[in-house]
Amino acid sequence: MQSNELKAGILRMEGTNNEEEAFLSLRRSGFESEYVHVSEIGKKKFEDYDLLFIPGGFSAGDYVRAGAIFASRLAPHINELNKFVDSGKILIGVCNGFQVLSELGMIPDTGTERKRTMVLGTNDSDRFECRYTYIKYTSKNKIFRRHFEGKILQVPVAHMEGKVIFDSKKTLDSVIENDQMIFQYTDINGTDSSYPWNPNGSVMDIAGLTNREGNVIGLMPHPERVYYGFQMMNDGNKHKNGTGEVFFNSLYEYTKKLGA
Ligand SMILES: NC(=O)CC[C@H](N)C(=O)O
Repeated sequence: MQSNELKAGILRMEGTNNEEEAFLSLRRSGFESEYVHVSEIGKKKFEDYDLLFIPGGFSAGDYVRAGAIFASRLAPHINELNKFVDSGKILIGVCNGFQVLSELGMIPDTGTERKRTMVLGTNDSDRFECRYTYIKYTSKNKIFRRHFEGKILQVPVAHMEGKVIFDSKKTLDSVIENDQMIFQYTDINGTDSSYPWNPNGSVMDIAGLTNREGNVIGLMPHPERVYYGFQMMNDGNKHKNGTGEVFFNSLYEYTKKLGA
C-alpha cells in the first residue's frame, strides 16, 4: 500500500547528533520522517522525499572545517540535489547542516552557477556559544511569513563556527536585494544586536539565510530543540508553544501546498 504522507529525509553521517530531535519535530508536525545515511544515497533517492533536512552536530568531528567532510560526501550527488531544489521542494540545514549547505555553495547561491561565496567562520568570542538567543524574522519568505512576520523568536544556539562571512560586498548586496536574509539576531526588544545578542559576529547579525528562490534554508539556531513551550527559557513571557512547533508546522504547510 502506498502512503499518502509527506516524507522528510534526514541526511546524516558519523558525528551528526541532532537527527533525533529533527526526526521527532518533523513527525510531530505531520511528516513521515526517515533517516538517510550518506552511504545509503543512491539506494535511497532524494526525489522520493518531499523535504530534505540536514541536522546539526559534529559531522566527521568538525575536522578540516565544520561541515566540510559532510559536504564532500554529498558532492558526488550534487546533480540530484540540485534537481531536488529546482523542483521547489525545501532543503533545510540547521547549524552543522547550514555549514554543509554553505560548503556546498547552495547558499546564498548568488551566481549563475552555484559556487561558494560565503563561509561560516569561527565565532568572534573564539568560544563554543551554547545558550538561548533571539532572532527576528525580517524577510518576506513565503514559507514562514504567515506565522513569523514581524516576530521575535527565542531559539537556542550551540556552535563554534557560526559567523557568516561573505566573499565580497557584491554577494552581501545581492543577498539583501533578493531578500535572502531570513533571520537576524537581536535582543528581546528588537533594538540591540551587539554581543552577546549576536553570538558569533555574523555580518548584519545574520542567523539564517536562503538561496535566491527561498527554498534552500540554512540557520544556525536550533528550532528542533524547542518544539514545546516547556523547552523554552523562562524570560518572563509565557511560552505556551515552542518556537519549533510553529517553525516545523510552517515547513509542513508549505510542503503540503506544493504537492496540492
Ligand atoms: N550544534 C551544531 O550543529 C554544532 C555545529 C558545529 N559543529 C560547530 O560547533 O560549529
